[in-house]
Amino acid sequence: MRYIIIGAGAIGGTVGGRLAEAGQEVVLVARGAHRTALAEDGLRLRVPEGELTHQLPVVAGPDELGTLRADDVLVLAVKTQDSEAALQAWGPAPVAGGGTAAERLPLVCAQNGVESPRLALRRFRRVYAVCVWLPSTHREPGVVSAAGTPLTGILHLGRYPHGADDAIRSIAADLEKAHFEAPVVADVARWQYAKLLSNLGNTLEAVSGPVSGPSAEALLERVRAEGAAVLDAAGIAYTSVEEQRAARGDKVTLVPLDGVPRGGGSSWQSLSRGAGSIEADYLNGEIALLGRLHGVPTPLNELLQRLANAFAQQRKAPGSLPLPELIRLADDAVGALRAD
Ligand SMILES: NC(=O)C1=CN([C@@H]2O[C@H](COP(=O)(O)OP(=O)(O)OC[C@H]3O[C@@H](n4cnc5c(N)ncnc54)[C@H](OP(=O)(O)O)[C@@H]3O)[C@@H](O)[C@H]2O)C=CC1
Ligand SMILES: CC(C)(CO)C(=O)C(=O)O
Repeated sequence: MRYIIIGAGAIGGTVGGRLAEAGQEVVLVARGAHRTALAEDGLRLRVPEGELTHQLPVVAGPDELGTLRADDVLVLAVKTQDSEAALQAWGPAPVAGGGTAAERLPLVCAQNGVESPRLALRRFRRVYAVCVWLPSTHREPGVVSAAGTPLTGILHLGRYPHGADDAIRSIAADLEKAHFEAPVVADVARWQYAKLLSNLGNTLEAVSGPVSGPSAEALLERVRAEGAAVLDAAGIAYTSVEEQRAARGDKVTLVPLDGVPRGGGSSWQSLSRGAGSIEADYLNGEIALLGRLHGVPTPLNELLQRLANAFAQQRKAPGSLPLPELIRLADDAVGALRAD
């Protein structure tokens, strides 16, 4: 199989680099300065063993590859707000022997949130989803780091919306040879919704900095409780904290790379790169959407969604809203709801 990694950033760069290291054929899809750096100097993947450089083919889109191969696997690893454009670009690509990528190739969504596989299923026939437990970082062109050890990450994966087949079992087998644990599950959405709850803190960290200390932890707890209430009201199943802990154990422990601790999570990284957009509409915004559909108020998630979007659009520095100010805004949002 040949893996085409659409969005070779933190997740895509790590998965692509590790698969290449394990002997798989990999093509990276990237744009802008990152694409130039990958083409000129290779992918510099920093992992606990050191910096590994992978000189891999890099393209901006399907036209540069010509006809795709029947054994190609598309791995979608862009932020969710970029999924639709990527799906539009890659879906119509012709495949050897006839038909298009959307008709013939497996598309694996290696992303947070729950929206991308739904978007993909509008266009692609064979969609797979991944619950991505893989802390990684991409802050400068050409460089990606993944500080997890002894495993780089744990990737629960399955056919979307449910089930499993030989294609995903083959992909999982390749990942298992590449520093990942890759359990194939028939209910991948259950893992993704649980991860969604944990990712509700991404925006909190992005706007106010690391979630540490009792005040930040208490706020995060309230944000997640809103999320859980919404999922419960919607009748959506999600894996318990205990089940996740049992699956993950200490298998992905972060170590400082070059003596430097990891910065923040993926949304924090969007702000720190001044990307101009952030995934909040598909993390806290997913909870706001479900809350509106099922009659559950979600003032805290709405607040974080709004603040994170404003931070991204105005290119504000991550962590620059003091925590006491955020807590005041949160209390006001809840108070305004009660007064309604
Ligand atoms: N980072 C992490 O630790 C984790 C991330 N995740 C999830 O994984 C997904 C990917 O996140 P992450 O890897 O952090 O994101 P990154 O921003 O690091 O990587 C995405 C890359 O895709 C590029 N891109 C976007 N659209 C296109 C396109 N049409 N063509 C080519 N390149 C494109 C982006 O370019 P540009 O910078 O120009 O936008 C960027 O380089 C998200 O859903 C995230 O929530 C899950 C677990 C952990
Ligand atoms: C790895 C984790 C949980 C936190 O960094 C994440 O999912 C993210 O950064 O989006």
